[in-house]
Amino acid sequence: MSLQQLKQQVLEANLDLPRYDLVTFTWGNVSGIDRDRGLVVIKPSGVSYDKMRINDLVVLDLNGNRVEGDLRPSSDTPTHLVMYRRYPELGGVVHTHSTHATAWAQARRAIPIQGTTQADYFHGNVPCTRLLSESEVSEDYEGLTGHLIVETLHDTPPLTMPGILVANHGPFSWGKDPHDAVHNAVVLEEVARMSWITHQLNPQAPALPDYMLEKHYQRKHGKNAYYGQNTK
Ligand SMILES: O=C(CO)[C@@H](O)[C@@H](O)COP(=O)(O)O
Repeated sequence: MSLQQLKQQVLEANLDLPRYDLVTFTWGNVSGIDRDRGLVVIKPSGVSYDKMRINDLVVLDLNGNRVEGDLRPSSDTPTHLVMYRRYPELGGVVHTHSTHATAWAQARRAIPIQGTTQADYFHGNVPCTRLLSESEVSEDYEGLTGHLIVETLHDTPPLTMPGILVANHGPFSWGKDPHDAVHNAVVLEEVARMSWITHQLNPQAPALPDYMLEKHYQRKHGKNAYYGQNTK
């Protein structure tokens, strides 16, 4: 894929954020990576989606050096870069402040695995990070947010848990490319909303048993997956 094609993908993926009602104003960002060239394409900071054009996107190397683009990159760029450096299997990263996922993040609660909708995408509870300390925030807030995500995922393969809640901040999601990452952000918001309603109906609602989690997760993502046509 050419860099221009990746830019087009990243633009479309950013424009999908308001389309799927995941953002208010400019409160979200999508990036994508060209692994062969070692280049990341990300949205510019604070530019409204309806005015965003392909040439507004910023291209950086994995150390954050700007390679193309005149605008300042998303303020969350260092978080995206930590994710790409740590996990070679990622092709796209998304951050939003979507309402229900952010509410769980503000409650500092993992989204419990209670239904098959979540099990189709997330191999268990969607974790919530700890809160960064005052010194961490003053040192390198966005970079350390990335390390916090890595710390919280621990040894979980990221594509088996394609999203997380950053405490008191909001959700980050990822995927094999920018569109896949947005797809996972939409699902994360939806399961956050479902879990919130479930909790209203029954605060003691039980967890989905392991055999159901495995059945649903593996039939979509396992070695012998048979759901759909092998596309999301
Ligand atoms: O949380 C924040 C700002 O506090 C950001 O994630 C959000 O506003 C998006 O910022 P960018 O426009 O990507 O710089």
